Amino acid sequence: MNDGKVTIEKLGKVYDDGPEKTKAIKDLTFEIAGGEFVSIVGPSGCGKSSLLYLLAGFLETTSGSITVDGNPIDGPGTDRGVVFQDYALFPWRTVLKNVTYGLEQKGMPKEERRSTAQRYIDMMDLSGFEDRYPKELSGGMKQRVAIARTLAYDPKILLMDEPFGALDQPLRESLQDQLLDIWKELEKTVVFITHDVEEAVYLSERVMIMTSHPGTKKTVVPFDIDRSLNREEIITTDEFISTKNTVWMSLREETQPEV
Ligand SMILES: Nc1ncnc2c1ncn2[C@@H]1O[C@H](COP(=O)(O)OP(=O)(O)OP(=O)(O)O)[C@@H](O)[C@H]1O
Repeated sequence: MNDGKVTIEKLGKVYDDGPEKTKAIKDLTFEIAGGEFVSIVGPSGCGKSSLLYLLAGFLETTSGSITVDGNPIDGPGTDRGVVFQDYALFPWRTVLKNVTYGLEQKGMPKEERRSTAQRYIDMMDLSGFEDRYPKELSGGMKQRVAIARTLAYDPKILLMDEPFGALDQPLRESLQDQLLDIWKELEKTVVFITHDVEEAVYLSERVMIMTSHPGTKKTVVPFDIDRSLNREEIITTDEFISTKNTVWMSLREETQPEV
C-alpha cells in the first residue's frame, strides 16, 4: 500500500564539500507512519534541515537509507512536497501561476490545472488573490500560497522546515490551525521542523528530539491530544502541559553547556 510511510535506517550525513568534513547526522533510525504528523526539534546545528533535505532528495545520504513506502529515495519527487520558511515563491508568477507550477511540470492539461489550483487556493483562503504577485502579499499570505502550491501536486508527504518561523504569533496560530485542518482532510504524512516546543506539541502526534551536533534521535515523545477540542481547551489540558514540559526538559539537556 502506498501511504507515505517513511523509514529511516542508520542514517548518516557527512558534508565534505568544504575545507573540512562536517558530520551532520549520525546513526539515525526512525519510522514515520503514513498519515502521521511528526515534529522534529533539536538544538541549532543538530542537523534538522539536513534531515529534511535528505528526505526531500535534495541531498544524498552518506550512509544508511531512507525509503518511502519501501522505495529508496532517489532525488526529489512529486510524492514529497517541501515548504520552506522563506516561502520560495516565483516572484514573476502570479498566485495562480505559482500554484499551477508543479502541475505544469506534471504535464496536466490547462483546464484541469486551473481547477486543481483553484481548489487549493480556496482551501488556503486565497480566493480573490489569484492575479496578485508575491510582492503584493503579506508574509502569511505568501506562506499560504507556498502551501497551496505544494498541496496542488498532491504529494503523500509534506516536509516543512520552520514554515511559520518568520510570522508573528497570531498569524502563526492561524496557519497552524489551517495546517491541522488540511492534515485532517487530506491525510498526508507531515514532517515538521520547528524551534518552538509549543508549536511542535500543538500540531503533532509525536515529537522527535535530536541530540546536539552531530544529530541523532535522542528520544521520541508520543502523546494523544483530543483534536475535537479548540486551541484554548487543548493548551490547558494536563496532557498538553506535561508533554510540553517533557519535550522542553529533553531539549534543554541538549542545549545547556556541560558543567
Ligand atoms: N552545505 C553544507 N556544507 C557543510 N556543512 C553544512 C552544510 N549544511 C549544513 N552544514 C553543517 O551541518 C550541521 C547541521 O546543519 P543543519 O542546518 O542541518 O542544522 P539545523 O539543526 O537545521 O540548524 P538550525 O536549527 O540552526 O537551522 C551544521 O554543523 C552545519 O554547519
